[in-house]
Amino acid sequence: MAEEQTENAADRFQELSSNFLKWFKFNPDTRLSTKITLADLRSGGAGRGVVTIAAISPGEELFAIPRNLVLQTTNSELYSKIPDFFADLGPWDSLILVLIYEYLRRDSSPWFPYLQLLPTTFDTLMFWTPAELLELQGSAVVDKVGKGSAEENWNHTILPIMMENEALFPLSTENATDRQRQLLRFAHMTGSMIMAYAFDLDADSYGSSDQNAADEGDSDLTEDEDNPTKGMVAFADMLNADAHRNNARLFHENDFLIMKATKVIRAEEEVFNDYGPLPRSDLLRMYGYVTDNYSTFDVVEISADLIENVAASSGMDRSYLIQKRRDLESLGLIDDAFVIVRPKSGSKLDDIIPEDLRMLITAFCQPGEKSHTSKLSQNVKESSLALSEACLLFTTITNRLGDYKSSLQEDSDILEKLKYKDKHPLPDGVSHKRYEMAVQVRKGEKEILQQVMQQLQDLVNAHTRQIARDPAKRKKNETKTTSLSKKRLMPEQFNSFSTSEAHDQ
Ligand SMILES: C[S@@+](CC[C@H](N)C(=O)[O-])C[C@H]1O[C@@H](n2cnc3c(N)ncnc32)[C@H](O)[C@@H]1O
Repeated sequence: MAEEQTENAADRFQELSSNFLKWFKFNPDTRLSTKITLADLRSGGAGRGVVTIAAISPGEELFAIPRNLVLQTTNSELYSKIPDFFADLGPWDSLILVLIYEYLRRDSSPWFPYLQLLPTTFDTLMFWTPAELLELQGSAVVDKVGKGSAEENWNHTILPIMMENEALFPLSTENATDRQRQLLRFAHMTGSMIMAYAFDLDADSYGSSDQNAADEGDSDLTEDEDNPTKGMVAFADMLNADAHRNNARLFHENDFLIMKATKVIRAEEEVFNDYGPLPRSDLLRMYGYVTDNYSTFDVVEISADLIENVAASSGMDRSYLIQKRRDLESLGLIDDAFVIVRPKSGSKLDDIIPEDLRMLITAFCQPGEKSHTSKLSQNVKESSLALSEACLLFTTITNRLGDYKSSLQEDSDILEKLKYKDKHPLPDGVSHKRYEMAVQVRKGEKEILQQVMQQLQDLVNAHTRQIARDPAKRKKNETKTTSLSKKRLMPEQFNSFSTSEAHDQ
C-alpha cells in the first residue's frame, strides 16, 4: 500500500513536470535547449531541479522566455479588470494579488501548468510553529520573520480588494470570516512563493539579476529602484541554488529573459542559480532550507542595548553611555545592532570587529579626545582594540551566548545524533527536518561568537602579561579611568556579569 502510494506520488510528480514542459514548449516564442531537462531531485531533498543531458559551454543559452509569458502584474488579465486597485500597491502586494487570482482560476489561467508545479507548503520561517521558532531562540532571524506585520499590511491593502471582488476571487465559502481566513492563507502561500521563486525584473535591458536580489521590501511602496517589479519566471525558478557551484544566470533583454550558462557544465550535472551571499539564517527564512556551503556567509548580531547594559553592569555611568550612543546614532554612524560575519581563516581581530561596533565600544571605554565622535571613525581605523574595549566586548559576547538555549558543544552533539534517526529525541511538536536546520543555524552563529571570544581572550592575555611585566603601564592603566566612565572593564572582571544581569536592565 505504502509502495503504491509512493509510486502514485512519483507518477503525479512526473506528470506535472511533463505537462509543464509541454506548456513551455507549446508557446511559440519560448526557446529551450535540448541539452537540459527537469529532474526529480526529491531523494536529495531538493525537489525539482534542472540537469544537463549534454555538456554546455559558458555563455550558451539554456532557455529563453518572452516577457509576455512572465507571470507579472501587468501580464495578468486581473490588471486590466481592476487597474485602479493596483495604483497604490507595491510590487509584493500586486504580485500576491495576481498570483491568488491566477491560482483560483485553475485551468482557466494561462499559467495553469506552471502554477501546478509550484509548492503550496513551505519550510520558510513564516510557517514555523512557535515551538519550532523556539529552537532558533537567540538568532536575530526570529525577529525578521514578520508574520504579524505582513498580515497587518494585508488587512489594509489586498484583503479589502479580494473581499470586495468576490467574483474575481471565488472561494468555497461565502461566510465573510471564513473567506478572510482563507484569503490570508493564500496570501501567505503566494507571498512565500514570491520570496523563494520570483525574480526582480530590473528595468535595465541587457542586465542580469539575482533571484530575489532585493529582500522583502516595504510593500506599500509603488515601483522604484529599491523596490523593483517582481515576476515569476517559469523554468528559471526550477533551478536550485548553490553558493559555490552556481553555473547559470538569468539575463534580462528587451523582449526576453534568457538563462545562460556562466561556466562549463558537464553532461548530467545540475544547473544552479545563485541566491547571493546569504547567511544560513536568511536562507532558511527566505527559501526554507540550509546547506553547509552557505555557512561561510553566516553572521551573528549583537545589539547596542546589550553592549550598553553590559557596560552599565560594570559600573559605567548609564547617562554617559546613553549620551554617547545618541551622538553616534544621530550622525548615522551606528544602528541598533551590529553584524559580525564569520571570520575567514587567519583574519585578525581588527578585521573581524565591524567598524560601527568598534566605534560604540571605543566611545564607551575611552572617554575624552579619542572617543570624540568626529574623530572616532579615524581612531578606530588607526588603533587596535584597547584592553578595556576587549574586556567589554568579551563580556558582551559571554552574555550574548546566553541568549541561546544550548551551548555550541550541545549543538554539535545534537547534529551528530540527528544523523541517525531516533537517536536524539525531538522537542515536542518540532519536525526532524526543521529541528536539524534550526540547530545548524544557531550553531553557526555560536561558532562566530566563540571564534571572536578566543581572539579577545588571546588579546587580553597578551595585554595582561605585558602589564604584569611593566608596573608603570599598570599604573597608567589604572589612572586613565575618568569620572565620566567611572569604571572600566578589566581582565579580572571577565565573566563577572551574569547573563541575566545584563539582559534584565
Ligand atoms: C527557485 S525554487 C527551485 C525549484 C525547487 N527545487 C522546486 O522543486 O520547485 C527554490 C526552492 O528550491 C529549494 N532549493 C533550492 N536550492 C536548493 C538546494 N541546493 N538544496 C535543497 N533545496 C534547494 C528550496 O526549497 C527553495 O525554496
